[in-house]
Amino acid sequence: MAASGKGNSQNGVVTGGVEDAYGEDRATEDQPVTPWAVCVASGHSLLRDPRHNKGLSFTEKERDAHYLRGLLPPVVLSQDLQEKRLLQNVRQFEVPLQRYMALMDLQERNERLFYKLLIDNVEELLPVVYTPTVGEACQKYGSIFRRPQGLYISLKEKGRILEVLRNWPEKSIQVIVVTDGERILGLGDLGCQGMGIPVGKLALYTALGGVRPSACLPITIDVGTNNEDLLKDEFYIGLKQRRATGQEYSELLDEFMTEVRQNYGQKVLVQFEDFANHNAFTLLEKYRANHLVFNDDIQGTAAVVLAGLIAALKSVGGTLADHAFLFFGAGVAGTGIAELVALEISRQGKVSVEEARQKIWLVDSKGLIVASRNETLQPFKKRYAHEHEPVKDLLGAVKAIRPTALIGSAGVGRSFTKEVIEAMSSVNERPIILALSNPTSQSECTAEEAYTWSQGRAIFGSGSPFDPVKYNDKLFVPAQANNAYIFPGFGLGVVISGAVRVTDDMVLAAAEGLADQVTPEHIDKGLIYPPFSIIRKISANIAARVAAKAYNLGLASQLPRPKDLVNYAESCMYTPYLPILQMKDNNAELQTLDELCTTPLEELRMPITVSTIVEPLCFPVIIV
Ligand SMILES: O=C([O-])CC(=O)C(=O)O
Ligand SMILES: [Mg+2]
Repeated sequence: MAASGKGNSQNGVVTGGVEDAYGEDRATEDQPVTPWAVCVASGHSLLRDPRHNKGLSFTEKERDAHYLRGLLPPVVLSQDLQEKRLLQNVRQFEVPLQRYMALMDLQERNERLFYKLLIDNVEELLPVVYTPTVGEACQKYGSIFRRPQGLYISLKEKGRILEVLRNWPEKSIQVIVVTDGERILGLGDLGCQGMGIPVGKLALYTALGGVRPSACLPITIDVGTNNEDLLKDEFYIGLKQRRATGQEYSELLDEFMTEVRQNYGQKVLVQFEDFANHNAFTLLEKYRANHLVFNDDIQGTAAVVLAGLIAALKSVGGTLADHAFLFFGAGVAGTGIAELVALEISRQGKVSVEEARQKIWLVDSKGLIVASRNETLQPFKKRYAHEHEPVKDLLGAVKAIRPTALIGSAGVGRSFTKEVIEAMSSVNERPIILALSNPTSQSECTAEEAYTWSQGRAIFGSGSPFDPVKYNDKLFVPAQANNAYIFPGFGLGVVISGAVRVTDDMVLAAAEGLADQVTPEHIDKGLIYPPFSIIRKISANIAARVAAKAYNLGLASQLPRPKDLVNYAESCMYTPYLPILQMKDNNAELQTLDELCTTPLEELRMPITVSTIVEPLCFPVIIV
């Protein structure tokens, strides 16, 4: 697809020349423009192509080269000015869902500008494209539907999944996020309308983790829904039937996994998202040995919480093994975290995982999980069924176990009552309270409740964001214990190392990589995570840790191993900024993007300072 030489056009397709359609022409006499370019659609279709459309920031030269003259008003705006205008527009909407729709429209119109806006304003816009607003968007997806996003694979496509995958325009996919919509956040079964989640997660893969957008593929598998409201909803976008289960379900999933590998090879990361408990564990266990799979709700959530606990203990004191942990909710998130904490305790203290599990207690809808309930427990709960008399509710469990940390992931809003938080505060100087359920409506308690009821002593984190809280004249900044800290960097680490499997050690490495970035200053302020404003730096560090582990385990296929993995990860990250190419030395031999990509670094006599042009490539180029 790359073309060399000066720009020319054939049949409405322009092949580059002195400037490429991805970038702005900033050439000066001493800064020559690039000698390579990429074929793109021209004219009207270029303006309708969100990946390459630059709207009013197409330069005069580009307007000539790409048949845009007259199709745009005369003004040429900088990308910064476009961003300023868009931000003003988004802020004018007071209803979060309208902000969400405005941002989705932008993504559909001018992808680079969407990512620039998101990256530059991550703390403000994360709650719009992600939890909590994305939850409401999924609930109303049918009525707000404008243009399809992602790929839909329904029971109707059984036996034809390869054909569906081939219909997707991008061929070099690196990350797939897939859901079957059965447990969307803490909102339950939203069927096909769960599509908002893979779309949102992948937007974060790009904005927070730097995986290029064209390498990301959101997928929803529609096997029906048991949500009566949706089945009756005239605007519902999915199959109007009850969920397929058993063999029919597993055959469809098997076909999906097989065809993904057939179409994209074995190095595409498949992230399972928001599957119901019963399928989430089974699918992860079934595919992890032979496919590159990651379950965000089990492994991503576990890593972010473990990192938060490690950081919190820096102010509480002691090691993980010195404390007891109580989980409210024994589903995928709760038991996923419990297992990772147990693994870390066993690694730190050189004890068995079984012994480490003794520090961990779970409460489900029937009360504390104890040995006498063994007969009726699902296998993943049995490991935590310790000897103890029965305790029927959460408050009783807090009083009996006296845990240092209380971790909620049951999707039951307001279940951390005043009594529960007071009980935590009476046994701890600094109780650790993590209200992980999403979106905000399902949060176990609010930040204000946690701080007020603990008299300002709680170390609090929540899955969905809360504003800072003033209590007794002191400002408390709640942590957002959300897997968004982990999965973008984790995925980037997998991609840059060419890892072929995901192991628990890689997940542990991600958790440690995040915990290591919590500084003493953060701890002093009561923060257990660094701020999202530096998330790309955080992701690069996590990616480096994950990649290093993959190399050490012999699971990385991208050879040779780069010397400085953090630098390398950073250099591979997609950036939406329009490029300012600074060629220090004109390298006449390099004519095309393909040649640039295949030229060994040491031979690259043309250092460039931005990675923007890397976007269309299927593998990273180090930017010097
Ligand atoms: O999406 C989020 O905010 C976190 C998550 O994975 C979930 O709640 O299922
Ligand atoms: Mg999830």
